[in-house]
Amino acid sequence: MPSIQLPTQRNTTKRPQHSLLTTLRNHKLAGYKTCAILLDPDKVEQNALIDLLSQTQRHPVDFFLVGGSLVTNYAHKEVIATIRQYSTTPVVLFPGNPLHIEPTADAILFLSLISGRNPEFLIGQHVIAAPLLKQSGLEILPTGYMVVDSGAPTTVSYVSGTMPLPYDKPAVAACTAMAGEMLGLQLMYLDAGSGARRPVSAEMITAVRAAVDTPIVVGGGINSGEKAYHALKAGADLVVVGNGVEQNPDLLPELSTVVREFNQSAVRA
Ligand SMILES: CC(C)=CCC/C(C)=C/CC/C(C)=C/CC/C(C)=C/COP(=O)(O)OP(=O)(O)O
Ligand SMILES: O=P(O)(O)OC[C@@H](O)CO
Ligand SMILES: [Mg+2]
Repeated sequence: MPSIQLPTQRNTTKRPQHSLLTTLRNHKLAGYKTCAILLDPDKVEQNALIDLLSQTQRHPVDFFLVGGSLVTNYAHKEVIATIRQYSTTPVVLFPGNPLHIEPTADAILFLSLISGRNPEFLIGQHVIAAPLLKQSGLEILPTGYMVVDSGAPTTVSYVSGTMPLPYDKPAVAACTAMAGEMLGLQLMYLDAGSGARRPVSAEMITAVRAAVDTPIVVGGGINSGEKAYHALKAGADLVVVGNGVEQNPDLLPELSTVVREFNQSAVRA
């Protein structure tokens, strides 16, 4: 019987880079905050993307996330190539399924949807993705992904067939994150869903912050500097903004000012 050929070695030849996970952990220890822009390959238009990338020269962000729950236009590679042309900011995939793996990114949020009870999104898709990821050379960021109810159904909930965490149950979120950390997940992502009318509450972020030592990512409905401020103040380490930046060109400068002010006070402390 022929032997099964499995990739056993990670392809690390692609780019000798420092680990993004180490960076996030070190930033957390230093009380240093970060922000990321989410680019949905279905929505980005080339000229608007180039404008945004040139804006980030003046108002830097720490990461670009690229992805969506349901992508109809598989333009990940092109979007990443454009980012590379105009920016040195790391690119992290935010995948809805294994078809969204693109080896030219730097890293991937290896999401396990721990707010849900669908085995496909807890471990099933991961088994399919594992050999591809091993060969890709992408840095794997094992992430406990928690979708939080924001008053309206989200694409993630629909696509994954899972119920979100109740908005006003911070203790449920805290225990979920705790279990995720005990299972070895290295980041926790609290997501109210793209375009959420209300972001994850400060109470929930605080409860998760008290429950785990991992860096915490918060996104969904953060469409003002003030909302970013509240998420960071409550204990988020990284805030993700998608729709907000697409719809309001003033948000990027506001966001980078909020993050900078946090970091200046961390340096003074
Ligand atoms: C294991 C691999 C490689 C993939 C599976 C990854 C898992 C478990 C994903 C969890 C469920 C899921 C569908 C996540 C998608 C998260 C995401 C990229 C959200 C961005 O927002 P959208 O849901 O695209 O919002 P819009 O519909 O408003 O664009
Ligand atoms: O588009 P927004 O609402 O900023 O959401 C970003 C992200 O957290 C969605 O998964
Ligand atoms: Mg999307």
